[in-house]
Amino acid sequence: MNQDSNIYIESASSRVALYEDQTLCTQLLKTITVATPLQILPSKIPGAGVGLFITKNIEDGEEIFRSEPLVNCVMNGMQSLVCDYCYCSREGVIHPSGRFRTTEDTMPDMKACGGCKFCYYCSKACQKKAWKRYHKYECVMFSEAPNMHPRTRALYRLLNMNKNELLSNELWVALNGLQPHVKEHLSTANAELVIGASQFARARTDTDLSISEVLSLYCTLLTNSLCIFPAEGKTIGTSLDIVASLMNHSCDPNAFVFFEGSSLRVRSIRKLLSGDEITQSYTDVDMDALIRQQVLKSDFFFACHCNRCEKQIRTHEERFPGKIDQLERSQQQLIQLINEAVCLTDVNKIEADVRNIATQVFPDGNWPDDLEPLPSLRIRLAGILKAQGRLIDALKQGIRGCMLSERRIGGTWVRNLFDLLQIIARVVSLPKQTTSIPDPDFPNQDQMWHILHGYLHELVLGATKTFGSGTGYTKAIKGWYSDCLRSDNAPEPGTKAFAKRFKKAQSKLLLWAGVDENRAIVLT
Ligand SMILES: C[S@@+](CC[C@H](N)C(=O)[O-])C[C@H]1O[C@@H](n2cnc3c(N)ncnc32)[C@H](O)[C@@H]1O
Repeated sequence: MNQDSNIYIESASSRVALYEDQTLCTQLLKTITVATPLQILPSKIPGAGVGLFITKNIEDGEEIFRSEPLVNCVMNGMQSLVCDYCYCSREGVIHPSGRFRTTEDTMPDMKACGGCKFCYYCSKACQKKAWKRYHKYECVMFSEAPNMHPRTRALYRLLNMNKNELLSNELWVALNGLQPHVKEHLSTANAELVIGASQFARARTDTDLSISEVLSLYCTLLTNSLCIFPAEGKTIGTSLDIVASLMNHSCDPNAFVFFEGSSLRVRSIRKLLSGDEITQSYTDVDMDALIRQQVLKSDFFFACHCNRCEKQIRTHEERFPGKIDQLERSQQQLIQLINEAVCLTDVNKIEADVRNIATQVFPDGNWPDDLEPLPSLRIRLAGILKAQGRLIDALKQGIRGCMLSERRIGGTWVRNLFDLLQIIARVVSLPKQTTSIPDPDFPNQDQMWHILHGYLHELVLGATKTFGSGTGYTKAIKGWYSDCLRSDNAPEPGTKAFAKRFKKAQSKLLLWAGVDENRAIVLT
């Protein structure tokens, strides 16, 4: 750390915890749409600072609040696909009327801003609103440096909004009350980049703020930004929402955040009691504790001591004594394989790589089927195989990945089940002679229909609970389910006759895929 860094750290360390000013907290909570009154108080998690609390009991699957974030920015590489105002996407699979898009639907036609040629809009109306709210101040700056990271663009947007008095005093004070972790950011390998980007943004926006203030704001963005993750998946941008930033992390969270267009939604994924702290997950909740801990430490500067982490790490120590460090390194290598798998098409090569990595921990080369990141890798492989038209292989990988992942709750579970169902739906519609591949262990076509109906029934319930019945994604899934039921005369989920047939069909499928019966989906 150089001398400059120390000056920035000293001037940034005078932060007053938001809960100290309850008048400001009340003002801040008025900026969101709440289903249940909330409170900003000291967190119950040791060392976590400020937290967000609920003041009434709520059920699992209820909305907690929704908000229009202070700033949203589209991901790099997606500008021409996503409207920089309403966040509709040219690649979005949901039609505005709440059904899946078909090939006949016309997609929103994104047009670039004539000035910067960097931000795109789906309509003149969106372009006008964006221009008035923020784009007229930043257009030239973006045209001169088009490859800025979205969080750096967010910094420009906020500095310009502040300079042009578009942010209320309350919001500005609250924004500056968030945890920036300046010292920690300046202790990482990125310190020079963080300082450089702040100095450059200060000069370009010609703000009155000091360099320490700009740096602190940038660090606040780095620590508090959320991914813009629509219900149907795939991150399209980055966002800063002050109230959502106050939700601390748990690896077993009680709330789930997603986006519908540009607006942020928070829903409960468990029952919450009045006085409970609302928690979200900052990492991929499906990942193993060792990986989650790495991300939390490097990006958010804390060690998680939640029950799930403590239990998983204890189990690893018992199951793989003396091998924890190697296990962590091998998990990292597997994650790299998952990230690269998008552009790899040779599935046999990927499987050989998995065996090689596995031998570092497991001499027989067999990575346990239920140990992450193998289930996640299988889900990724299933997608690649599906795209190659190898549906039966895709189904085997998809079943093993989905059924052996640990959690059956929240957005990732719903999306994984959705992807699996897309494969099952294509297998079901294969001509009979193709599906009845000469494999007596594979369920027959009628049985595949039962599985499709049963899993779709669960998907409808999961999507309704996680995303709410009003979102386009849930409506589209419900529509798919009713179309599917209409096209088949078999008994429907909810009847005893169906439950019996479904159970038998699913057992056969799991046996064929090599998945233990105790991982079967039990119909609700
Ligand atoms: C997005 S902010 C959350 C609001 C924050 N508590 C505050 O006081 O402004 C993220 C930071 O909160 C703290 N934090 C969140 N969850 C935590 C946890 N489970 N344990 C310890 N610290 C946590 C960490 O300092 C983290 O970098």
